[in-house]
Amino acid sequence: MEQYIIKGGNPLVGEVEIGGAKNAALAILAAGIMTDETVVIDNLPDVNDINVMLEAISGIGAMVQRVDRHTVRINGSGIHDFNIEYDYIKKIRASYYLLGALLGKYNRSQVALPGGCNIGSRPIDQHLKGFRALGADVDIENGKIVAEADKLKGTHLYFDVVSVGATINVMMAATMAEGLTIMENVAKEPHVVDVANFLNSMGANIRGAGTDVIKIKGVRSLHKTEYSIIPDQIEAGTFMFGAAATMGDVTVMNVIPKHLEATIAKLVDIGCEVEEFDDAVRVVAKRRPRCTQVKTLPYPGYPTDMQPQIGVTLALAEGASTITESIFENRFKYLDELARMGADVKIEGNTAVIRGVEKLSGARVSASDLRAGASLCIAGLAADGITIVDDIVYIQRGYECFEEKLRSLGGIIEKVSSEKDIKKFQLKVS
Ligand SMILES: CC(=O)N[C@H]1[C@@H](OP(=O)(O)OP(=O)(O)OC[C@H]2O[C@@H](n3ccc(=O)[nH]c3=O)[C@H](O)[C@@H]2O)O[C@H](CO)[C@@H](O)[C@@H]1O
Ligand SMILES: C=C(OP(=O)(O)O)C(=O)O
Repeated sequence: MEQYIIKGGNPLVGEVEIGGAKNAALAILAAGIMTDETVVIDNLPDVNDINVMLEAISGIGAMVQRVDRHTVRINGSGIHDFNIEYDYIKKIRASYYLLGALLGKYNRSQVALPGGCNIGSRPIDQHLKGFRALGADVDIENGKIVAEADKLKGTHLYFDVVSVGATINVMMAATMAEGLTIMENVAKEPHVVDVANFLNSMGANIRGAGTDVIKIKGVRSLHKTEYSIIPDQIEAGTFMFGAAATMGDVTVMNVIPKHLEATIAKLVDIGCEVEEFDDAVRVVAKRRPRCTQVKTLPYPGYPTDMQPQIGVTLALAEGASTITESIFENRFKYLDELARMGADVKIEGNTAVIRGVEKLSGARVSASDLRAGASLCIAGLAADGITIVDDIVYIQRGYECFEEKLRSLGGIIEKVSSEKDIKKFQLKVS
């Protein structure tokens, strides 16, 4: 089992390249099998979730060819199996996108109920409601979702909750349904727009992605395309809060500043100086952060995937902050770990009250999920002394070269896999 070991105290300073968005890429890879022609997808992040998705689609017969570390060629003409097995699926949440993609293309799919980060109960009723509205029979059988239709037909659908996954999944299935589908109360996240743009580049007819209503005119078939995935706003935001928590000066490169507006607004709120360029954002933190109030909301609100990053920063702020988590009920687990580092936190229902302390102190902590893990590393970099972060497999799901990027900014962090490595690091930095 690998861990990160960190010696805190150095401000993060410098420029860091941001990779492609994991959560857009996962859906786009699934959508890529919806044509029998070859699609080329670029700016893929080289992270575990993406590799699992690629294995899953090659496991059902798609040709998957790595062109280079961030580019893949996919051809879905050889798909012979509509059944995605549990082994792949339990590892990643986004496996559910294969339901919509296979159902859209072949009118049938079977996918084991999905895994992903344990951040809440994560129902998928809205996905199934959408497939049913398109005319599919959907059942849960032996831990699998089985969806089948003679023919998918356009529909008018109102989602009961705003769901990124359901919006993308039903959009994919509706792309090849007969007639017009109107989906209301949809998610507006940049990755929803990116998937719609990808499908349109394959010949789909999707309008309105990025607004509350998406209209899809079904097409008979999709064709080849070459497509580059948008930058990962969550990876970018993680480094931006890295600057805030360590009182550093970090420029995130290759980003779309518009996608970072909610994050930037909060950084300004807590006293950082933020400079926006065409495709970069610089965050300078000259002083201890100020306290603030945060509520996570669907885009364009403050993202739940950025909640732990601001949480660890506010643990060091002047005054008392509150964070209300309104998307996932189980996303405060990192606060127990942060308390082990000296943070003053109290959780009341879906609100955390964080009274800032002047210093955190290094401790052994455990990543409970992807963003929690990355944020505990940021806390370790800001803390006095040595922090060990266990269970970094979660972080590897979604951050490419995380420790290398932090080291390039002056952070002292290493990946270790034994007590001997830990002792060696301790000797080196003492
Ligand atoms: C792989 C991926 O892209 N994961 C992201 C995706 O997850 P995911 O797609 O699972 O998240 P959703 O947007 O679907 O969930 C939003 C809310 O809707 C609820 N809900 C969702 C679907 C459903 O059928 N019924 C239902 O009640 C969920 O419990 C949650 O409270 O969006 C989340 C919200 O931005 C992010 O935190 C995740 O990183
Ligand atoms: C929660 C996340 O991923 P997933 O939905 O795949 O668990 C995330 O990307 O922060």
